[in-house]
Amino acid sequence: MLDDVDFAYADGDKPILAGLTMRFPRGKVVAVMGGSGCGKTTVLRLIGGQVRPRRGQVTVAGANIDALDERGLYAVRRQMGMLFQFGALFTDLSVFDNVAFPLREHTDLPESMIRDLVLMKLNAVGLRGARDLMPAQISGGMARRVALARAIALDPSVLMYDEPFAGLDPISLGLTARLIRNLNDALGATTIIVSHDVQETFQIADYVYFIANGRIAAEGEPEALRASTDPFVHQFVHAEADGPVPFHYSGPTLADDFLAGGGR
Ligand SMILES: Nc1ncnc2c1ncn2[C@@H]1O[C@H](COP(=O)(O)OP(=O)(O)OP(=O)(O)O)[C@@H](O)[C@H]1O
Repeated sequence: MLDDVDFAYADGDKPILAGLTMRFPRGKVVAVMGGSGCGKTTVLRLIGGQVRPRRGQVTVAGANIDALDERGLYAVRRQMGMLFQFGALFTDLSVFDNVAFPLREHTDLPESMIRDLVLMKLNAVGLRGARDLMPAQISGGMARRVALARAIALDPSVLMYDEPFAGLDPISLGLTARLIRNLNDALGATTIIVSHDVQETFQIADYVYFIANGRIAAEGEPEALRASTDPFVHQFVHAEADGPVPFHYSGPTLADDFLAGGGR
């Protein structure tokens, strides 16, 4: 969870996240949504301990991430499965070896057991039969599923997905969403999804946080947010081009730019 967290990338900068409090209960799928650059990925980096809060606390399974030494952080990270933006696979490794990678890296299990675990994970995403293919031989949707299998290889208790739906065709999109939900429930894990895909995310999330201007702009269960009359939530949920979040990056007015005939 995040407790009253402030964060900025550089000292002296205005915080990009300010007074953020978020809970990610066990067994739940929680979504972090908001416009481009609002700090969604940064929330994942705070939880993973890649960056540290300027103020406030980040705790994972009771451990204060900020107070951990390198070994402690390593142990907590081992409990986390992450799928980064576009979930890149190692292109020179087969599907099998991609999923085996974290097992070989983090455990001393014998190859026979690694084989069984990899095939179980690939089976869970429907790709047991694709084990010998190389990433270049599979579709984008399949690659995403392999990345999912790799993210769950170590049976993590926290699963984090950064834009898991980006760039997928509609069928792969629905399939990936359902898989994320099913894998969470099968593992009894906590899932955190960073996304701006309202339709897919709302279908599988138990709870949603909207971030804007470094703060929680709205939060709640998908149904409640869908019905919300809050202008910000309404704009986001109904994908309106303009509203409290402006379409135009702030700058000179149209009149100033075109009528005054000034320079750039
Ligand atoms: N390593 C970094 N150093 C400095 N600034 C950064 C760094 N990473 C991100 N930022 C800035 O911090 C802000 C939040 O970035 P973040 O990646 O968390 O946003 P996001 O909501 O995930 O965006 P998107 O949906 O576009 O990926 C952005 O303005 C970004 O430019």
